[in-house]
Amino acid sequence: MNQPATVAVTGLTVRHRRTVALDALDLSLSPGIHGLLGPNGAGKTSLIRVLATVAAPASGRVELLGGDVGSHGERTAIRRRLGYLPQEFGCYPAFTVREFVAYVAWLKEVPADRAAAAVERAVERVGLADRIDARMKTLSGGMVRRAGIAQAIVNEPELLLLDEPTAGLDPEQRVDFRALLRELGTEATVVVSTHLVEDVAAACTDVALIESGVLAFRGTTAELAALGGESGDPGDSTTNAIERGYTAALRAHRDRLAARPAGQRAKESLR
Ligand SMILES: Nc1ncnc2c1ncn2[C@@H]1O[C@H](COP(=O)(O)OP(=O)(O)OP(=O)(O)O)[C@@H](O)[C@H]1O
Repeated sequence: MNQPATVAVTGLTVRHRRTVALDALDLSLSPGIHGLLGPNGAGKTSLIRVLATVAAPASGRVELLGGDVGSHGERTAIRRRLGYLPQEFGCYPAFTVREFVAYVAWLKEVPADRAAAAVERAVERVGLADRIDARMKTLSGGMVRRAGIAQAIVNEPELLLLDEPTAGLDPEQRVDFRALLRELGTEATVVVSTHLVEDVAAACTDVALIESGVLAFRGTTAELAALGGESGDPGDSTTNAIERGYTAALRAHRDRLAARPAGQRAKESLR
């Protein structure tokens, strides 16, 4: 608490042609693990892509690690200090895992004398050490995802952005990955977009819930769970409680929108 914000987003609007993916979003994050939740099409990937500096916003200000993403020089310096796992990523299929992760280490300007050890450590942390010299094209989908996580952490980023990191992982790998997340989140600011409430329950310190490009809820996982009320079942799990809270927060947000004057809604639909 009271740590300086490593992500400060104000009035962030992102458009894809006529679709408003993010609508004047304000969000501030400090070190810890932040779960980004929301229904399909809510704007999670659009937000992560702007934070990763791969997409430019239509308007708004984005400050990351104390630098302004709108400034070319600061953006280059910020990129060395962030890690990003996109929802889908391309790689040379003939590269080995080692070569793929080393290539990203080079892009991130990890010093040459430290790069080889950094690659081995990142690959080991995602449980792929025994496949480090296997070609990417021979890996299963879950293993490719883990190689993707390895490339995202190879430079020991201060800001780590993970878009659906657990998609395609088997249950054992998800458990291991959440333990890795908790470890990474002790020092870095980690943003995890996920559909799995179990990921949030097991690893996240707080939650940002996005719906139709605006923030519907922001708070701790316990605060989100409390919105769902008691189930009356003594064996109720934290995951169930958070799922109920998620649903309650979305409904409350939609009710608030519906209660606004018709004129205001009409103006917003034209934006
Ligand atoms: N390249 C694009 N062209 C047109 N519209 C897009 C594009 N990318 C996203 N959108 C639209 O922008 C909105 C936000 O999409 P985004 O991918 O950010 O949502 P999301 O929360 O990540 O969804 P999901 O959970 O399904 O991955 C949606 O209405 C989507 O249809």
